Amino acid sequence: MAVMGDLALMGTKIKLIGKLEKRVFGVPLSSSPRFSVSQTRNLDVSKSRTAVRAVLQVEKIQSSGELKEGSLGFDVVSERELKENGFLGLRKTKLVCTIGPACSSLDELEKLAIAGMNVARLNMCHNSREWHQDVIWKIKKLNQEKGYCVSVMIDTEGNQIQVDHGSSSSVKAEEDSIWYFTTEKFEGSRPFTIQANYEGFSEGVNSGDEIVIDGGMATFEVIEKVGNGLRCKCTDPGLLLPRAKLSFWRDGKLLGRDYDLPTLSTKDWSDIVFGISEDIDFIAVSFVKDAEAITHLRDYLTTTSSKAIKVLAKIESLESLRRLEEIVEASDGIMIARGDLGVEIPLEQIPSVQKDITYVCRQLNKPVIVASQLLESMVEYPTPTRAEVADVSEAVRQYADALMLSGESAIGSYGMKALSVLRTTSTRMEQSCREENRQTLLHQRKLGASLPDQIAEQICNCAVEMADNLGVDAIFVYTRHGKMASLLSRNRPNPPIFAFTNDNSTQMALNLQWGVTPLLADLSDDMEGNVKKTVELIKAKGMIKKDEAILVVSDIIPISTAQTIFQSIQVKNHQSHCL
Ligand SMILES: Nc1ncnc2c1ncn2[C@@H]1O[C@H](COP(=O)(O)OP(=O)(O)O)[C@@H](O)[C@H]1O
Ligand SMILES: C=C(OP(=O)(O)O)C(=O)O
Ligand SMILES: [K+]
Ligand SMILES: [Mg+2]
Repeated sequence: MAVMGDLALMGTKIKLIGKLEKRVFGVPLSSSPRFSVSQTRNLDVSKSRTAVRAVLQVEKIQSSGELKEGSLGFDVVSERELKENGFLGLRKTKLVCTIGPACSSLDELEKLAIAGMNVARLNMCHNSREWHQDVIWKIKKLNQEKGYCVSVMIDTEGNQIQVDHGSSSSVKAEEDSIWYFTTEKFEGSRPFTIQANYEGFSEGVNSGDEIVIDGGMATFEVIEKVGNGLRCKCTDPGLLLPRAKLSFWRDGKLLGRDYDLPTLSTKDWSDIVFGISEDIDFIAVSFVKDAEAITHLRDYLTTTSSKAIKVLAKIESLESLRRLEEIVEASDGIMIARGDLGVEIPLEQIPSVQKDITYVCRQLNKPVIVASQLLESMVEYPTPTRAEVADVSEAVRQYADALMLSGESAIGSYGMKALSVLRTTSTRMEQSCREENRQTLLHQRKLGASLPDQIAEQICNCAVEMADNLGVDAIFVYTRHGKMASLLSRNRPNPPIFAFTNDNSTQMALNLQWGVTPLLADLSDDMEGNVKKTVELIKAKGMIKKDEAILVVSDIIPISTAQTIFQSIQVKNHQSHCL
């Protein structure tokens, strides 16, 4: 039976249009064309009159402007996936690939884009400025000329303490062999000598302390201090790679060390200026110690870049863990950089730390990337280990927004295969989470400080609950800065979220958000017109089948009448007059 119903929620009009035989919150829809709030559960409708009045003005907004003819803003990969697999078949977890010599040709980059790369990461630790520029240009070319939608992230080198034995290959450290760690600068290599890149690396270190290389590749005991250098004995033999990282331990406990180095080095600032000029989308900041560096960079970007470049904080040190909440709060997103984290904290703590970080990110509504060694064995081998697949699956089960490949794509022989493992593994685990209804276990904290923010948040929470309960096929959201899209994503809905925006930087930023397909559209203040046009276009493209229903959420604040907010939730299917 076709129904039409209005539900007043905090003064916001929720329209239900179409044939709905399912139940909303246990109430059969077909029996009640008009719903009352008392029939709902978990809906916060007890807000002040101000809120109700503010949103009741909704209906007075007049039409103006139109969507651009024929353009839905779909990228070629999402369009193909949608046609092949339908709405529910769209992958929710986003994929980041580190670009290196193994995948930097136009052809290789296109293959990665086709295989589902959402964000390309450039690690500024390696290679030249020209090399990075060339890769960025190729990605922009693919986006512009071939219709892909791949965002670009630069990852700063950071001020990192490293040791190097001066040879380009790995060197073996034998048990009981004596080595000298020095800050002296010299070319090439000297036997049993390791150069540290920072004068103060041995400050506060005593004889008897342990030096652990790269999270356990080899271990040394400090015999004595010689100037700034350390004479050491190898106690656990192993391999020393070029540019190795080290941690100090005393009596079985990690020595937390706060080197007096700024988070962003002079080189990092010059890489950031380069990134801005190349119109990149994300800056991932290495070795973040506190919120200050992030806030400083964000302020700098506000004044120097016309584009809203997003700043991601990499959590990869003890200090960043101690100040996790303030760092997450200050940044636009987080990368759990397990590579260096595994050097800085005991390896066995990484799984629980990863769980804690993803939880905090969910609470504070910031996208989170799980990075490093997800499929490390695939740098050399064409199949992953079972343990690696389990690790990837766990990150997906934790609802991480994105997974990242490092050496697997940058230098590995099987980068494409590794990406395909991430894709199939995440799709499978997402399906299993939907079957388990795991998103109901997500705990969330209220974010909105102001009333309009709280309204947006409540609308998104309710919209997702409705979408899941009704079993709609997709959620459409119309958003300028991506806020509503991210609030919807935060609830990890079963259907995919199509985020229509007229801001290119919003589109590229949303590429990192779980379950969101960002679409560039020419939005007007006439929301009814926007919705009608989009639905008609998507239908004309054959993307909506007869029995599919869509939930529509909008939050476009008209520029001309800034006080009037248009916010609504609607459900549409083919029987409604709009389709
Ligand atoms: N732009 C690049 N040019 C050359 N090699 C790269 C590049 N980016 C990454 N790599 C290689 O891929 C490996 C894995 O990448 P990543 O995890 O980002 O760096 P790292 O190992 O330095 O932390 C690096 O060790 C390096 O050998
Ligand atoms: C992603 C990481 O950072 P980088 O590769 O720059 O060391 C990491 O340490 O895990
Ligand atoms: K880096
Ligand atoms: Mg790192």
